[in-house]
Amino acid sequence: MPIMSFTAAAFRLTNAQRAQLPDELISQATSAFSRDRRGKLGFGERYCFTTSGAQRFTHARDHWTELTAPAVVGLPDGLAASAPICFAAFAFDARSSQASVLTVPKFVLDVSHNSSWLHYIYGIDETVPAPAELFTAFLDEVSTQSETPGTAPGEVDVLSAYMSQDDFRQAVHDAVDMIANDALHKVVLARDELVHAPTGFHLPATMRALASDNPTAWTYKVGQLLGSTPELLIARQNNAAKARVLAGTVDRDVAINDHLIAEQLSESPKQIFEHQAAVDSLVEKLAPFATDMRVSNTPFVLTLPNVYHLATDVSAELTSSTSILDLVAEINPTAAVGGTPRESALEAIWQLESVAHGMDRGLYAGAVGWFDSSGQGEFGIALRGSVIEDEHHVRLYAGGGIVDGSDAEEELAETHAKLRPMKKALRINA
Ligand SMILES: C=C(O[C@@H]1C=C(C(=O)O)C=C[C@H]1O)C(=O)O
Repeated sequence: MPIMSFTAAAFRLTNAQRAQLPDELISQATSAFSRDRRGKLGFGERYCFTTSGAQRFTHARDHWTELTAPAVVGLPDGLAASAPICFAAFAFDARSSQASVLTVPKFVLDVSHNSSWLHYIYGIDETVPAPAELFTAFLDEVSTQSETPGTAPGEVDVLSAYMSQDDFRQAVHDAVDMIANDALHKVVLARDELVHAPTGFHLPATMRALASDNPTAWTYKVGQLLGSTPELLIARQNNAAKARVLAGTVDRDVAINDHLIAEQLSESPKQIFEHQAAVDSLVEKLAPFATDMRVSNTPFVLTLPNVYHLATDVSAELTSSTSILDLVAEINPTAAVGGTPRESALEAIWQLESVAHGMDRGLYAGAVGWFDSSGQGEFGIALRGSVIEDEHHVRLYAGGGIVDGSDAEEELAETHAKLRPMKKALRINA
């Protein structure tokens, strides 16, 4: 695609326009980052680019700066200049052979609790239509994405994995040995499953199910990556930053009463250690950008449909010059998905998953979300998700934190529990 410059304009939808929107619009969105029906949905694609390597965040930021132009004056009545928006999914590891994906939609529907704004992203040479015409063009764009009738996948086979369940058990043993030898304190190991549906998967229905089954999570779609993550890596709105750190997990099928939840999660020294490592890793990286930071003293228990997690919400006031991409570049990956010390954990993950079994995490456990040209944005950790490899093949990923004394069988069971929401949304009986 030729390099072009974008800008954006937006208007607030009237109640009559809102009433014309199809239900469950997320199923037709090209890109999404949304929770409980609020958030951003992108439609169509104005531009896309990829980047990779250790400089992937700075490359993205610099290219985005080249692409975006100052707002145009003299817009038609009813339109306000706005900041162009880009959806992005960044690879977990700088060494990944899989590219980070950035996509600029034509339209972004921004839904908050009391209003919906439609942003139109356009080339600076283009003449911008009036709001009513833009709304019609938007409905056309939505209908071109409209659902093709699809069937439930019916029989689905788990075909293969780079990292089999036995490989995962072995990797956990190896990691526990490394921890016992003091090479590191915590490392998060993951595995994959490639699932195959002979009749194909129904992606609009999958997005719809992800969003409605997981209202406390952020449902995301960028390129071929989709899922519903309960973990907010970092969000920036004006000068305020927010994050939700999760680490420490029990399966709801196992912890069936308050006593078991306390014993196996909120009062378990192992889970608390694992959780604290993740919180500390965020706080340490965020501190240089923050003038004020608030971290709750004790973690709370977050209840999801499949698991309970230990959770800590963090908020901070930021120095004004820090863009969301600068924050993501520093913070990703936290010890919730990497480990401590960070570099030793990343090396262990690379050796135990990628070198030993060819499982490059790619976008899994990386940062997924959106940012705009004013440095605002929201990024989740790409968990509880999958990558569409083609119409018939989807690869799912899940992992868990390994610390001193972790048990391979329990860790494997945890990955099964974490895979459940994505499998349910894909209508896989597992
Ligand atoms: C690694 C995953 O989840 C992460 C690991 C957790 C844990 O080890 O307890 C909990 C939440 C996430 O931070 C995953 O879902 O794949």
